[in-house]
Amino acid sequence: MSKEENKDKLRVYEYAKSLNMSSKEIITILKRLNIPVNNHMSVMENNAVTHVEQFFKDIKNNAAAKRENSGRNDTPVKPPVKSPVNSSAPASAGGSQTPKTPAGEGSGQRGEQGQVQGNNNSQVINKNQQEKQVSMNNKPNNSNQATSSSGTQATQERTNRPSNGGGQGARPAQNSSGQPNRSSAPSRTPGQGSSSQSGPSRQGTSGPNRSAQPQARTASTGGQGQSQGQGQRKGNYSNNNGNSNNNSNSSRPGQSGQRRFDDNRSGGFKNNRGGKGGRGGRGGQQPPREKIDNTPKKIIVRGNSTVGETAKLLHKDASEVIKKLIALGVMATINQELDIETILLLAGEFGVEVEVKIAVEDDRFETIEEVDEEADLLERPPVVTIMGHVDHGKTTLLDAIRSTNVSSGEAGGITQHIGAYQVEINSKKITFLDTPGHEAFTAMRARGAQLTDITIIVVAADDGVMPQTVEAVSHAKAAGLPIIVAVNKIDKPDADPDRVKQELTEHGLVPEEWGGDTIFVNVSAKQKIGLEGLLEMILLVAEVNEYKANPNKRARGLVIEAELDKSRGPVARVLVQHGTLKVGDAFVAGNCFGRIRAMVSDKGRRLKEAGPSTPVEITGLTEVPKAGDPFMVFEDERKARSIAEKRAITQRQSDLGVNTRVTLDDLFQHIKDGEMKELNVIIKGDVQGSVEALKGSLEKIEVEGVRVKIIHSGAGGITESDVILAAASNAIVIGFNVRPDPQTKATAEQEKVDIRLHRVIYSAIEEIEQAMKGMLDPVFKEVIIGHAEVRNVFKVTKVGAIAGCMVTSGKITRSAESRLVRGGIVVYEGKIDSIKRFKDDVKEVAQGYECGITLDHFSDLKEGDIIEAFIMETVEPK
Ligand SMILES: Nc1nc2c(ncn2[C@@H]2O[C@H](COP(=O)(O)OP(=O)(O)OP(=O)(O)O)[C@@H](O)[C@H]2O)c(=O)[nH]1
Repeated sequence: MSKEENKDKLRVYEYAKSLNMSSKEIITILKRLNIPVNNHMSVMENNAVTHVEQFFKDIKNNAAAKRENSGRNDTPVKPPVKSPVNSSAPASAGGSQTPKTPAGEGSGQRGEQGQVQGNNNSQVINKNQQEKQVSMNNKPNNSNQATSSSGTQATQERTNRPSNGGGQGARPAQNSSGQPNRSSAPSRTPGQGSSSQSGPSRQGTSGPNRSAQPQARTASTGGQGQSQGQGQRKGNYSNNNGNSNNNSNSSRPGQSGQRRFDDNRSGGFKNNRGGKGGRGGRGGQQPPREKIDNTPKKIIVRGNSTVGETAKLLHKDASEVIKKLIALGVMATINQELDIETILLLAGEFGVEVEVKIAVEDDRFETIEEVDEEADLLERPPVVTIMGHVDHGKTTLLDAIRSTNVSSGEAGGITQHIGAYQVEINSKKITFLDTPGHEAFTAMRARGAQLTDITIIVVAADDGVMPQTVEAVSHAKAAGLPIIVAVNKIDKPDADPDRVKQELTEHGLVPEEWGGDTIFVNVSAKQKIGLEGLLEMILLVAEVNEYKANPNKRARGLVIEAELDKSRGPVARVLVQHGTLKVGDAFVAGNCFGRIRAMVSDKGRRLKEAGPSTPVEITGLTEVPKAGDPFMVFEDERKARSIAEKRAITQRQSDLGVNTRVTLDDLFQHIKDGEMKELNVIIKGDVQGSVEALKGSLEKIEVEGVRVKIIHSGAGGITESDVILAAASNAIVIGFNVRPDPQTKATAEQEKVDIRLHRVIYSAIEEIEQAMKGMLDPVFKEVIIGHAEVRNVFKVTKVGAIAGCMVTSGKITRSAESRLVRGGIVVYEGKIDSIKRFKDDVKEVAQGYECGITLDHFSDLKEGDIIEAFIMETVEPK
């Protein structure tokens, strides 16, 4: 036994459960007995069980002694019954018991050894049996005990009862007396006689449920329930009371009396009861025992749940549920998870109706793909973002469209800035996002927020394609969105729309009239020329792409922007993408939750509901979400709150977690895992020529079916926009003779974007190739130790140029490598020749100090240049 037990590692909670007691009670007892115990998961060593059983036994003995004094002795009667009962029962533990009193034991936990004490009866019994019994009994008893366990009194009472049970109705009183009630009740029940059995037991069941029942049985058996409770735990009890036990129990073969209590009761019950019918008297008491059947009519199931949780839902005791499960052919422990199907079956057994509400992956609701029936999908307005080079007229165009195309019904409203607005043309709506610019657009995309359906690239006809125009095109393409080019400022005398077309052709946007598929529209935002044509083209693209959504479901969408309003609290401007958002809806936005208190449209009108593609400003949030956060409506605020909390935790964890973006260091792993089909790369170089050369070479690389895809390239320093695009497109950035500025560098670090800087085309190509082959084994990593700004340049014959510098960050050391950066471009890389403070050569100069620096064989220094000092550190291979 003990061995087995050890194997099983009987835990406190299991042991407690076997006794129908709480872990806390067992822990309290263990502590009282000075047996070390930590918590409910602590292992119950054999000797601990023995001690606990002894503890019960002592209590019982005391009670018995008292009883004896009082002269009662019902027990005797039962004896016969008991032993039999017990023995059998136990043995079977699970199985056997069932037969007897279903209620019982069920689960028979691990037996305790305790039994030993079981003594009297026990002896007869086999240890094993005992053990089992114990468990079984225990449960039953436990209930009683449980209550009592803690309190001696209680115990006593019970004890009494049992005895009473044996014969006297008097006991009832006792029952009433205490918590024990429940348990007591049961016991009595038993008492009442076999006849009653069924009745009682049930009651028992219902109430404290199982526990009750078990006891009941015991009681019956034993006659004196009380003891049993504990009895089981160890025969001790039983024994003590033993008497009784024996009696009743005896009936049950197996039970050897020890558990008398149990035995008695239970055994008695079932078996004997008949005999004891007399006790029926007690029956009178039954009423109290009868537990109110609080089985719910219906429960809501939101997914798999453990036996314990399901029992709670059903207002049943876990053992009762376990027993039902066994009957259904499912062997489960209290912590075992049940799938919905099993829960349905189980609930059916209890006559409980189940409503299954499948929990969306609640806390990651933005990943849920809802598939709507084609018939439920209705056309929705397209959502448009305007991008383009600075000063090409994005804002003017947005304003012009907004002021001229307000639907008649809405005219007159007070225009609100809510991050987006809708216009109507030909009875169709178009939603424009109010924040122009590809940085904002891609920043949202980097966060997984895809708000836009169509992009409009604005190009000033007098200025032509500029760097940010190219960026905008790359960003739109990277997002896979249709592009319409608005050639703006055509009112200007030097406007040259054809030049714009020509230049964009070089970037893959070929006008329809030239055989391509890009729509170009000439407009003048200022003069409001061509706006209608532009809107019609948007509708045309929308028609082709058939943007649809199901308005008849709960709303979900994205936060466009949010802020804390002094008078209204957190305010969020959201774009409803699916379903219909209604006032009063409980929702989660990012890690925040709330209930829609009020909704206002872009025309300043209060809305009661907002359908797909509608931008609205909402109040009723508890906190301020972030732009790009997803939002979704949930059935109630409680649920919304718990999801928001879960999301906050998940986010904290992922913030601490590992980089999910691709880097050259883990590229091979991604490729090996089959996660990548192409490696997105952004190339920035000092001159267009080298960018093109690098681009051409990289595009030729193909390793194991994975190719390099250049999603953006250009001449100039690495900008934040490049990093954001890389983050949104899971790309790496290659800088050829260029450097990121500090802000860009910080963003790259934050976004975990891998930037690789090279001065030789060949090394850039080789690095990518090696990384794709998994052969990249960087031995050194560059660590920048400081920056110094050149404030003056002194030319000294024979020495060359001395840069009068201010160390602006970190430190500059003479042993460090250096590079000279001018306007984001690296113009020199090499050794530092000397560092002087006043006239003295020094080894290093720290931030905030001035110094004179000469670079090894380089004297083309200019004011404003930045000297970057770095060292090469060995890198642990990943
Ligand atoms: N002549 C003429 N001027 C225009 C037109 N559209 C815009 N402008 C002018 O161009 C300048 C820049 O316009 P904005 O709308 O601010 O340009 P933007 O692209 O939003 O600029 P940023 O917000 O700085 O990126 C303003 O002075 C406008 O009045 C146009 O169609 N014709």
